[in-house]
Amino acid sequence: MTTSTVTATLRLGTRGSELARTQSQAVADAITAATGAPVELVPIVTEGDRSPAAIAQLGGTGVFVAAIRRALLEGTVDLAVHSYKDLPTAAEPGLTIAAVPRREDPRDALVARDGLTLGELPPGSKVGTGAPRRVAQLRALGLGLDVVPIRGNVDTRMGRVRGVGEPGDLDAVVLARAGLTRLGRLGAITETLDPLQVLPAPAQGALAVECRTGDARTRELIGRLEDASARACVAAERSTLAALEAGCSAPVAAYAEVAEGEHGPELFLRASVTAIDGSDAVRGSVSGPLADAAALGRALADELLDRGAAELMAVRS
Ligand SMILES: NCc1[nH]cc(CCC(=O)O)c1CC(=O)O
Repeated sequence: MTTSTVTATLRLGTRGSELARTQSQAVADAITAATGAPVELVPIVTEGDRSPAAIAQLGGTGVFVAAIRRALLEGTVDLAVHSYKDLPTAAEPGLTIAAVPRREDPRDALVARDGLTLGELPPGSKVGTGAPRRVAQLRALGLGLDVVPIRGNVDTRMGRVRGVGEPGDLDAVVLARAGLTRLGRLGAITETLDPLQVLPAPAQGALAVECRTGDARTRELIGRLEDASARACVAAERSTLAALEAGCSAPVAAYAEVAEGEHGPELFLRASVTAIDGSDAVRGSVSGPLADAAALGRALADELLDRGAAELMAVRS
């Protein structure tokens, strides 16, 4: 007799980084708790893990996503958990995002020396961040901060803050609060940044749980983790990004929230495009029904394009 379909173990392919393993394990535990199905983590070593040069050459997190998707399509694993903001906006043929679980706080966070907030950092302070979106928005605040490009995992980046770790060559770094939450490092945060000042990246703080489109059993098991609000918010934010024809390396921010409107729950979507040198920005917002998430994102992108977003994205630092 074959293994019963109820108890067959699901194989979850994960990268080896601490953040990837932690969020994969959390989703594995949630699936088991909700369905009784056992889930085992299968480490996938990618070119990016072997050679940091490959990441730079092949483009950011794209290498990791590609390797994990190949394992899914080849059937080596049954599901994968991605940081949603790292996924390209184009769908992957043969694969489906079967669940968007409840989202972590999507805001950015400051980890600064001596407990300082952004406004308390003196002019000339060195603030590290890799994302062009953060670089542009930090420069646009006009605080005279010296924004320094940095790479590496969460611990490496935090370690560069004076008084927090070695080499301690920076006054502060800006990271996603969600990553710090998942790693149990919330205590290091000195300020959670107000979206009025630094608007988060599209889909930041959300996870995408992916499987083969034809794998009905896995889809159904994963589907138990679905959060309709998170799905709608991410759809609105990512459709803004797609309609701006911008990638994850563009200085584009988008953040949707669900708020109680006159006729029930409504999406409130904000987005911004900021010149990388911080010299100018366009910001806007729209609201409407959750069912119109993708259309709301496109409408906001069109408005920002009318107001000069393409020209701002073309500015070089
Ligand atoms: N590309 C980096 C990345 N991708 C996902 C997270 C964690 C937060 C999240 O899930 O959005 C991070 C780290 C960061 O931005 O500080």
